[in-house]
Amino acid sequence: MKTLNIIKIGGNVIDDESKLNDFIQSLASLNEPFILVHGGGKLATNLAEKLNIPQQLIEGRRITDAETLKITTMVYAGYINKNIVAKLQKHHINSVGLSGADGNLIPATKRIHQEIDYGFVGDISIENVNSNFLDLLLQSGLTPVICAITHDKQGQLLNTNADTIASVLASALATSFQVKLTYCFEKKGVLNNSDDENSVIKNLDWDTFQKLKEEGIINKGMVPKIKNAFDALVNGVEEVGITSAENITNFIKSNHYEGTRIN
Ligand SMILES: Nc1ncnc2c1ncn2[C@@H]1O[C@H](COP(=O)(O)OP(=O)(O)O)[C@@H](O)[C@H]1O
Ligand SMILES: CC(=O)N[C@@H](CCC(=O)OP(=O)(O)O)C(=O)O
Repeated sequence: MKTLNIIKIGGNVIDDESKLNDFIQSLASLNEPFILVHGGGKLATNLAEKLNIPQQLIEGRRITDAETLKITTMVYAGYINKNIVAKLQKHHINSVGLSGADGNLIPATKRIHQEIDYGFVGDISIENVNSNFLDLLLQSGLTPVICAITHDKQGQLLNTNADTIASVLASALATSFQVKLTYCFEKKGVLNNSDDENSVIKNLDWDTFQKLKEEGIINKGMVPKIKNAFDALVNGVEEVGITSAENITNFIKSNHYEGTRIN
């Protein structure tokens, strides 16, 4: 089976023009096929707050009312997606920007929760991903760039956590590729001590994750990110890791990596 990288880039890096440029340049030097999934939560929050639309996130998941859905769609499927595609084109990577509605790539169902009304948030499943469409794009030499917007096939757009999209796409493609899933963000990896940038945990297993979560050492958006990472591993993804955007090439290509491998 051929190797395929699924790479996720988070909102804190996307929001930093110089870090984003460096990251895209690293992808260009990878010389391996990849799919890029991106977030952009930070920019969406900043814009919504400028427009006096207060934002609420519960365990890294945004409560998405109708106004917030408009903003997240404009920010993720519009500005960020097209900006990333343009930057990749600069480096001769012929990429195509997609939401989950395009090509019916990621059908979703609106989240129903007993206590919390998440609004227009979509839950997704491995079986519903249109992996044939992704396969077709990859075979044509195109690099898919996928944002965090999905749809319910009834005309309704939905907002879905980008870490979950990366995990579910990686799992859906694991039957036809040897998939390597890498989450990139602004820190060097999962840290054992939030004050020490160099306290990166090299290998993280499920029991250690539970312990560090209970101790509060792993918190906020890192909790759903790691859960998504373990889900991918259980669903047949070959390698799953979390590293800094700066270090992506080294993490994918070398055994002397800096970052966290999930195992
Ligand atoms: N133990 C930890 N190690 C590293 N980051 C952590 C840890 N616990 C919590 N975090 C937080 O998790 C954040 C990453 O999650 P999130 O904001 O959802 O990332 P992204 O938007 O890049 O997907 C980091 O910015 C950091 O503040
Ligand atoms: C439902 C939900 O939480 N959607 C996320 C999608 C964007 C995202 O995941 O962005 P980062 O990767 O930058 O955090 C949100 O709106 O924040």
